[in-house]
Amino acid sequence: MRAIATNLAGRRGASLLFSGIGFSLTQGEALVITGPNGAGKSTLLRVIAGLLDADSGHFALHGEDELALPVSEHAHYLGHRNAMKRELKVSENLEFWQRFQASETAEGLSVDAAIEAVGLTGVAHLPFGYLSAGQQRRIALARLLVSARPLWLLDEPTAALDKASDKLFADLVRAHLVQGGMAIAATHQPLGLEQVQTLELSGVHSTVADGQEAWA
Ligand SMILES: Nc1ncnc2c1ncn2[C@@H]1O[C@H](COP(=O)(O)OP(=O)(O)OP(=O)(O)O)[C@@H](O)[C@H]1O
Repeated sequence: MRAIATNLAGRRGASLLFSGIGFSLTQGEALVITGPNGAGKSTLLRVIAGLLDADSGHFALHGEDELALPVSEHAHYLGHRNAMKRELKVSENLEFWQRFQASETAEGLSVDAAIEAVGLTGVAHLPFGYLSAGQQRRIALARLLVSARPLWLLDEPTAALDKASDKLFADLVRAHLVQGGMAIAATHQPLGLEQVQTLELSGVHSTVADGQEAWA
């Protein structure tokens, strides 16, 4: 499987935020998008997720046979918000996501195993709204585990996490990559991952640094 962005441009209102963005990821690879507030990181992620139209260019996922795969069925999108109902139990929230994002080809973890994987054993019965901000973010990360999807799209995934949880998050992403997954993350904080491509949005124009195969 490959994720390929070609000459992507994104606009908000009258402002062209980025243009000429291109990168290519294969299984086991990650891309980290950096840049100052307002540079367009969230906008780019939403374009990649198919939640916003690109101004030009396109993003596509290709399977082994090179056929295009629907991004909406093969990606997890974790935005700034956790997308959980405060009044529902943690387990009920995760069970909803497990059903809603079930994959025909691969199974995720059980709800209990996912809660354990983010280090919060014992909170399944609590309303999501009872948890601290960092605990809520960790349960939002558990959502990535209860159904298996190859591409993780992560917007500020470590916001509100403490140092120990930062490491836990990096371990989760590393395990996902080792299993053949891909990840694209917008962040202000280093994610503690090695071997990532980086894409810097400057807010004026975009440049790509380092990346094995990234270009802009
Ligand atoms: N719904 C919207 N309508 C109009 N403009 C918007 C909308 N959402 C975002 N913008 C503008 O688009 C620009 C880029 O926003 P975006 O959220 O993509 O930036 P970002 O790089 O993710 O920022 P941050 O680091 O603060 O999260 C900002 O100037 C913002 O005001």
